[in-house]
Amino acid sequence: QTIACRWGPTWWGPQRLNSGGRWDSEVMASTAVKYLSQEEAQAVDQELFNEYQFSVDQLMELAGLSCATAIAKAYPPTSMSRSPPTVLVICGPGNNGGDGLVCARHLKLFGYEPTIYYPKRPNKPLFTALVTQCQKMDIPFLGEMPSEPTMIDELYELVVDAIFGFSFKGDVREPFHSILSVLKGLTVPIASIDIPSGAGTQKVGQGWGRLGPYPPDSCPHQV
Ligand SMILES: NC(=O)C1=CN([C@@H]2O[C@H](COP(=O)(O)OP(=O)(O)OC[C@H]3O[C@@H](n4cnc5c(N)ncnc54)[C@H](O)[C@@H]3O)[C@@H](O)[C@H]2O)[C@H](O)CC1
Repeated sequence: QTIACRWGPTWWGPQRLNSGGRWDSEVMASTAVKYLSQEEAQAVDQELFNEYQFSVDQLMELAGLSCATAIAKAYPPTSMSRSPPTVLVICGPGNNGGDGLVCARHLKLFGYEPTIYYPKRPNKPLFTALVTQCQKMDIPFLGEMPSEPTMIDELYELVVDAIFGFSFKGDVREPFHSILSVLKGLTVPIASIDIPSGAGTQKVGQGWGRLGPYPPDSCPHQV
């Protein structure tokens, strides 16, 4: 993903196999993480599009798959109380929301039961195709946001925040202001794609978790 990237020995570089012949996750987990500012993330984005000729579809698929993989590592289905574990994926109006749709599709393949809330859908082929793919996988879309945090806490074990990424700016406008107000009251964990939505992207790496509308401890995993 663009905001959180690995520094030093990377996942793609030489890795050690442990005695069981498996990748040593402790080695991978101990590598330092560097957070990018909004400008840095957008510059990487432009370089990938312009110089390396990646398409947005390619990058979005990788982003969504990476997020689902990170969630499966942090919250393995076997560690959750429901089987399959229920996950609410809330998608925003831009590409961060697209990452969320891809993530939901892969979460379903990984054994979770995702439900999507996608209130503002861009009328573009990429996004309508992603919605179709989720529908074909029998992933339900909610017609409205549960109005109380307790309703979400009772129905879902995890929430994926795919509302805003690095293009968020200014004060949060509706309907997302009300959505974020509900998320503030959750007790179930929230996994945010790129950054906790509503957090000032300029301040990533300088205590971003304290800037957003969430209490600092409620967003333990930035994926
Ligand atoms: N190269 C990569 O690493 C890739 C990153 N991807 C993901 O794309 C987002 C950035 O996408 P973008 O469409 O530029 O922006 P956002 O999703 O953050 O949101 C834009 C969207 O939000 C609206 N908006 C902005 N501010 C507000 C506000 N204050 N209130 C309400 N609405 C607001 C705006 O109007 C737009 O509609 C990046 O973070 C990654 O998650 C891609 O997958 C491609 C590869």
